[in-house]
Amino acid sequence: MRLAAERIDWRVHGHRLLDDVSLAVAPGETFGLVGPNGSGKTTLLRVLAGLRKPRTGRVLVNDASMYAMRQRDIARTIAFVEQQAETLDRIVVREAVALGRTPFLSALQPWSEQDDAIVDQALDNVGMAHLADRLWHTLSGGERQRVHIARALAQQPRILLLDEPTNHLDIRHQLSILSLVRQLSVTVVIALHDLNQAMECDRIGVMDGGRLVDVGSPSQVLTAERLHHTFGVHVDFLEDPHDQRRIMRFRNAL
Ligand SMILES: Nc1ncnc2c1ncn2[C@@H]1O[C@H](COP(=O)(O)OP(=O)(O)OP(=O)(O)O)[C@@H](O)[C@H]1O
Repeated sequence: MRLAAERIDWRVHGHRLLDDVSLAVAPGETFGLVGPNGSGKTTLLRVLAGLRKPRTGRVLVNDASMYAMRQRDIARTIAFVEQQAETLDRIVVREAVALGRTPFLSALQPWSEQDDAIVDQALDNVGMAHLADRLWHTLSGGERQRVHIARALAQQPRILLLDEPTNHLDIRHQLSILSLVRQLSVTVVIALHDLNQAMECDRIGVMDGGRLVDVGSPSQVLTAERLHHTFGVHVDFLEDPHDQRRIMRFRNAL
């Protein structure tokens, strides 16, 4: 599904958190959002998820305004893994993941074996099947993050929004979650701080002070000038001898 934002402005107490942001993400594309702390990535993702309705501008899902969609249809279409995971006390991992099926259940369509299979698959995809019966509050930060991702996968969304999905994960789980995300044939918008990981996205958008200041392929966008001006670091580009891809080595904060 195509996801687009048109001229989004978001203000809080006169402070402009999003400033005239427009972008269009193609069906099946993995779009990386990068930018320094406080540049507006989370705010933009919340707008794209429909959790915040901007005073100006709109979000389009397959060219139709999101604001004309029913809440349930939005939940059937878009899954959002937020950075700050909420606490779900006295709930086991499997139940937390099963919440992803809620938008699809009704009196006419009660929980079925197929829902069980989808939850099993989602738990397996994030390597959490062995902890399915553990109480949520006993999980580590990285395990919780993987459960949140599993809940989003169980939602079987057409559009997946991820806010720093790897920030609590060990390196093996970082790589496996990112490769899983790339394999999904859904539209993905993913906020990432690790710029070398962002290089794997189809395209990247750079946020700076609430504005989307650049969009393009990773190598077009992540130039030495951009890293200097927006991120305040000096970068050297190296070549990976294994596959000749570009690696960024950050030298010092400017
Ligand atoms: N409710 C609010 N009231 C006032 N300021 C806010 C509010 N929510 C966010 N902000 C500010 O808006 C700016 C953008 O925040 P946002 O969380 O979108 O940034 P971010 O790019 O996701 O940052 P990070 O990389 O640190 O996660 C920040 O300066 C933040 O302090």
